[in-house]
Amino acid sequence: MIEVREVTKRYGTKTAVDRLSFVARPGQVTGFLGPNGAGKSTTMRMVVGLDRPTSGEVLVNGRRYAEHAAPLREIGVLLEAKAVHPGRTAVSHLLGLARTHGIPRRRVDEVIDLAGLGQVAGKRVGGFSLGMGQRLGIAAALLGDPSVIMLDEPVNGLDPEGVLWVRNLLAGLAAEGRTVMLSSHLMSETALIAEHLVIVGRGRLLADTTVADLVAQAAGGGVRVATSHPGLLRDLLSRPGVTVTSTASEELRVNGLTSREIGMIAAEHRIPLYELVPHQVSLEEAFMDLTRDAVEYAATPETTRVLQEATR
Ligand SMILES: Nc1ncnc2c1ncn2[C@@H]1O[C@H](COP(=O)(O)OP(=O)(O)OP(=O)(O)O)[C@@H](O)[C@H]1O
Repeated sequence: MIEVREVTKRYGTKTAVDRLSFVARPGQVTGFLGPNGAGKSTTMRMVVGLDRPTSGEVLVNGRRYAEHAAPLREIGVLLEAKAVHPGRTAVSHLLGLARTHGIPRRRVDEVIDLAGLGQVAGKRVGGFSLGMGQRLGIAAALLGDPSVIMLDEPVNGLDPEGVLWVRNLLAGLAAEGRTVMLSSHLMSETALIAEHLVIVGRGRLLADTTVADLVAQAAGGGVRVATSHPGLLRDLLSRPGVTVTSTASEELRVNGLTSREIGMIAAEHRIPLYELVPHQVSLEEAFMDLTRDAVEYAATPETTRVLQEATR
């Protein structure tokens, strides 16, 4: 379990993390999401003691990282692309790590298998693709057979097959009862992997939710109805808790009723409908809505226009 309790981190006058609290629990995959500069890497560094909170505390399995006798057995991490000597082979890199942490050779073979690196274990890391490099980083994170796994942007730059591989691996680790947390700035990719979502912007917690809840919320965008009798239908649908707005001459947007309910009312009064479409907001849009005010370097409408002109 990872517990972040009222954590603030300041660098001079810059507040990178601002009274942030959340818990990543065992048995599930937590997606730690936010736009660039939201404070994700800073938070993850504090989890493993690479940075100290200005205030608040971060606990791994109930203790601060430094208080664990064998931290590698508690938490395995993949932080930004680690410097691995390009001349070393994957197996020699992992053996080196294992040796310095008293981990047996047998475990190196196991993680090579787990990470699907069998074919390239004897190859030099310098020639690895991005995906292979990520697999090696994940293999290293798993070496100590930790109960908590924390990965910074593990799917960054991976192809769909690579994303699927990470997803299956992490789902399997969570199913074994481990705590799994990964960071990303991409909602759609994260929604495929994580069930619990912690969304941050400018160092602050914006949402602590689940993919299922966010999807339900995103689907609550009303129903678009096209009919020959918009005025009549509008009167029939109007009631407390329901809003009906006219969006075009024969079109209404209805909030507070399902497509089924609208269809039944229209049928009872023999009103023809041409369209009856639940308005879906994509997860990506829901994420953008949440984080809109928290994006550090958001393009202004003017810069967007200039960029569009330039790429035309
Ligand atoms: N050592 C540091 N000194 C000063 N400012 C820092 C330092 N580390 C991070 N910051 C600032 O803190 C904020 C949060 O940065 P952080 O790297 O944690 O964000 P992030 O969510 O991981 O972003 P990204 O997705 O771009 O990696 C940023 O504004 C960053 O510039």
